[in-house]
Amino acid sequence: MPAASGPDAVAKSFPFEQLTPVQQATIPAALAGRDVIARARTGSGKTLAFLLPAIQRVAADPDQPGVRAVLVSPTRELATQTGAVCEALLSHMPRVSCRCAVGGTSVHGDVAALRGSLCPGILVGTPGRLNDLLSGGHGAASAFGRVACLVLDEADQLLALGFRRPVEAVVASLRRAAHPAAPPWQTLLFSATLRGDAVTVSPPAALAAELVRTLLALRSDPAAKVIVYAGAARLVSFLAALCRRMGLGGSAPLELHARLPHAERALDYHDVTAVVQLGAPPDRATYIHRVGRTGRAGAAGPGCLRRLRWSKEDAVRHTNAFAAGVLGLATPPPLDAAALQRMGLAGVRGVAAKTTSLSCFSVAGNAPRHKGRCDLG
Ligand SMILES: Nc1ncnc2c1ncn2[C@@H]1O[C@H](COP(=O)(O)OP(=O)(O)OP(=O)(O)O)[C@@H](O)[C@H]1O
Repeated sequence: MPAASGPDAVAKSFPFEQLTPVQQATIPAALAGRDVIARARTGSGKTLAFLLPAIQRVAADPDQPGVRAVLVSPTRELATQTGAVCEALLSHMPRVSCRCAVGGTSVHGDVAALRGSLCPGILVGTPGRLNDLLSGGHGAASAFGRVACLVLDEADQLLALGFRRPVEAVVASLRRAAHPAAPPWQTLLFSATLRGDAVTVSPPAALAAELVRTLLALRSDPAAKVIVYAGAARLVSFLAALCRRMGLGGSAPLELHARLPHAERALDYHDVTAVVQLGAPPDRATYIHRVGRTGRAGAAGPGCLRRLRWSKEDAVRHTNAFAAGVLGLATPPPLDAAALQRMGLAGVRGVAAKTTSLSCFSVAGNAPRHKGRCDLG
């Protein structure tokens, strides 16, 4: 039972003696704040499996204003039914409230509830009505600035053709409405028949996960000084921002784009302990040259090549949306003279207009000590 992980009242409201298998498998992870994708047959108890963690997120901080959990259902009937189960669970929790927002009812009632002082912490709705409320026309979108949990119930239906666009519109509107300081929300996907290909991870998300796994492994060495090569300047900015967000590489991972003429990319970057190459380099010589960054003056260090399962073009295409949505970043700024100055590379003269595809950035470690003869490209 999730008593230890959430407010007592959430556990007290659980109406059964034992958890069903899907509840056992998902509630602890969801209560710990992890994203969950679950498939379990009809009638297996999925509703409580996502309602309990969603309620717990809201109950943990009942003074936080606005809608904190958004539950999306494909049909009005299912949304109404989920809302009723939620109401029953909330009977011990007077400070948390739930509202059902579906088509066929007055949108003005929903808007008034969201804009009022008693805004429901949990909103169960269908995609169409949620889009209405988030569209901005009703002035209710600001109620969604601090959503902590997003649930897609019957996710297979919601992500199928026909529903997918409105559901994606809900997610995009939630991203736009999110307060800049709000942490990313937790996502819970539940379904009886979810197919593997219904849920796609965008290339930058997968790339980020890959990189983070690699860096975390390398970071066990406190003197770690890692160079990461990625295939496009935009990806480099995105990955550097991700590292900053995660506190990897101290406060400022050095970010370099190969927008410099060959000679001006010459940097002396000492004591590199590992080299990560995301995506295959153009040729063998480049691979050896890059990985050799760890091997100066008889030093040794690991080199890691991650083959990517998507093209550079794919990754770049998705990066802006992902960076804006997940990290709240604008398009990466160009690397100009002032940026070079800030990065301690003031000695580098000018920035070439021509962009090449080679980019790299370093995390974990200090800025280069001085300009010298080592080419990072
Ligand atoms: N831990 C439990 N012990 C006993 N009964 C439970 C438990 N959890 C849920 N139930 C009951 O099982 C029934 C089915 O649960 P629920 O509606 O959540 O299933 P579901 O997996 O969401 O099904 P569907 O895919 O049809 O929506 C409900 O009557 C619910 O009250």
